[in-house]
Formats: sequence, structure tokens, C-alpha cells
Amino acid sequence: MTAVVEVRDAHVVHKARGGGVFTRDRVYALTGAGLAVAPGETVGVVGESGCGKSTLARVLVGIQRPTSGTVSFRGRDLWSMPPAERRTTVGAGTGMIFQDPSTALNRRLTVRRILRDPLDVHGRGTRAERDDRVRELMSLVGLPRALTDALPGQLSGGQRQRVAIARALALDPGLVVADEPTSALDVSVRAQILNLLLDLKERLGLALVFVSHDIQTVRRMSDRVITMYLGRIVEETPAARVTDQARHPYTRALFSATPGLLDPIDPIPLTGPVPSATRPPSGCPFRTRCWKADEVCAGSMPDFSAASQPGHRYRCHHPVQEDQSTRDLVRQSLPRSTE
Ligand SMILES: Nc1ncnc2c1ncn2[C@@H]1O[C@H](COP(=O)(O)OP(=O)(O)OP(=O)(O)O)[C@@H](O)[C@H]1O
Repeated sequence: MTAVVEVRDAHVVHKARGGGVFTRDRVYALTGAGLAVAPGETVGVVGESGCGKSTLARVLVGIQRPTSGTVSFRGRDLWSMPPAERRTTVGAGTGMIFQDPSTALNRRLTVRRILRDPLDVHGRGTRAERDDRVRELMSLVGLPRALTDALPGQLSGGQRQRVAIARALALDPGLVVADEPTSALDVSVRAQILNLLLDLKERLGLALVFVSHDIQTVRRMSDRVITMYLGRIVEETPAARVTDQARHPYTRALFSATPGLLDPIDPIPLTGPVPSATRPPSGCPFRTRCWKADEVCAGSMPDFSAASQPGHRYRCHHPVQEDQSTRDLVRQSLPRSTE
């Protein structure tokens, strides 16, 4: 089956800023990322702050051009298209939902205008058909008709995020990328928005990429979980296996630190901070915090190895045994990390 979107060997390198001005340093935001998203599939992306989740999300929806590597939409190379065609492909084929709906929506436009805008820009249907589509979108995301002429400032946070979701869906995209879609919302409405996304994905057959710090939610929402560390994808795991069968020590450590996923255990301790994306360590970037690391890890970053289950692969010289419990790993990791 042709992937909705496929990224191959994508690198994103930024000029680093210091004291408000660009310096000679480079920030390696994404390094050699490869990922294909199938129609109807939900892929969750996890990793600590600054590991490149948003960069990958932006590359996937074609709003960030990779410094090198390719991005294909339904088999067609996005960045070799003429610009007008690329804009249409991206505009109509993808939708992005951002973290904070208060900044993502134009405060001066009514809900009607916000939702009609993409239809106008892409010349969809007659005026009457566009108005019908606005009504349809509002009902799809559970917004009452009475809010059609409301401004974003008159809506609650949850209602604003519903408008943002409706806008992302306006042109019936095959791919929706949600970057931390609930982290700016009150805890009480988070579950409603997540359930709405799950429901829409089922009903519309969307491919959904879901980026979040909230590991528990990612596991619940996703078919497949991508673990990122310092700009690299280090593991891809079927969501059902990720808690206790992940092979990369970093994935196990992340999940061990998530309350409610495993029987209460102390999390696997990781030593020190995440290294700078300006000067990533040689070899495996996780080695400076990994209790299993040795000189082999300093020498090279391994390629992906396949685990026993299809769709599960990892990049690690010293992977965790598939059947090794996380509780056991905590014990193993303690002596070195408390030295
Ligand atoms: N425009 C930019 N210029 C310079 N550096 C950037 C730029 N955009 C991102 N970065 C850097 O690239 C790295 C990856 O950033 P990114 O926002 O993708 O991470 P993230 O995992 O989404 O983080 P968070 O969870 O905090 O949102 C970080 O070190 C970030 O500071």
C-alpha cells in the first residue's frame, strides 16, 4: 500500500542562535530520519524536549524543508514539485493541529471565516457549498451552530481546539499531524479532545501522527510508537509492545518513568542531561546517559535491527532482551548510575 507520506534520510540543520544572533554553530534538529505513515494508521512520537519531535512533524506536513533527504506524498517527491503544485499538495493533503489554539487561530476572524478560509483558498465548491461544509465541519467536531459567528476569544480552550481540528480537516486531508494537541488545555477537556481525535480518525480513515510528551496518551492513541533521541529515531515499536517489550534502553527508560503504565516501580535512572543538539556525542547519541554503553557505542551509531515482531525495529548495540522485565532493568541500571 502506498504510504500517505514517507520521509527518507531526512536531516534538518539550523543555524544556532546565541544572544539573539546567529552563530557559527549548527543545531542538528533531525538526523537521518526515515518514516512512512500508512493510510488510516496512527503513529505516536515520543522523546524528551528538544529531541526533534516538532521538527519531524513539520517535515511530515511539508512546512519544513529538510536540509537533505526526501519527503514523498503518496509516492510523489514533494520538494521536487513546482512550488504552486507543492502548496496545493500540502494545503489540501495535510492538516496540522498545534499545541495552543489561542495562538494558532486568527483572533479577528469568526469561526465561519476560519473554517471557510481553506475552502476559499483552494476554490472548493460554490459559496453555498462552502457554507454547508462549514456547518458540516462544526457538527463533525461537536461545535454548536450558535458559535458560527463567535470570535476565538469568546470560546473556551476546548472549543478553540475543536475549531482548529475542524480547520485541519476542512479539505479532507489524508494526513493529520497533531503536535501536543492537548498540552495547553485544562485537564478536564483533554480527554474529550483525545476522544474526538480518535473518533475522527476512525470515521474518516485518517492517517494521524500524534506528537506528545504524554507517553500514556501516545500509547493509547497510537498503532505504532516512534522514540526519538537527540534528532534521531531510535526505535519504532507496535504500541501494544512498547511498555515492556521495547528493545531500546531509552524507550524502556521513558516508559518506566510514566506513572500508571507499569506496576509501581522506581524509574530507570538516566544520568545527566540530554546533550546539546549543537554538539551531539559521537556514535550513539544516547550513550552518555545509558547504563549499557561501552566503547562500541562511542564508535558508531548502529543501523536498525528488526525485532521478532513485524513493525518493531531499533537502533542499539546492546538492546534490552525482549522478555526482560523493566523491573529487572531498573535493578541492572542502578549500580552504575549511583556510582
Ligand atoms: N528555527 C530554529 N533555529 C534553531 N534551532 C532550532 C530551530 N527550531 C528548532 N530548533 C532546535 O532544534 C532542536 C529540535 O527542536 P524541536 O522543536 O523539533 O524539538 P521537540 O522535541 O519538539 O521539543 P519540545 O518537546 O520542547 O517541543 C532543539 O534543539 C531546538 O532548540
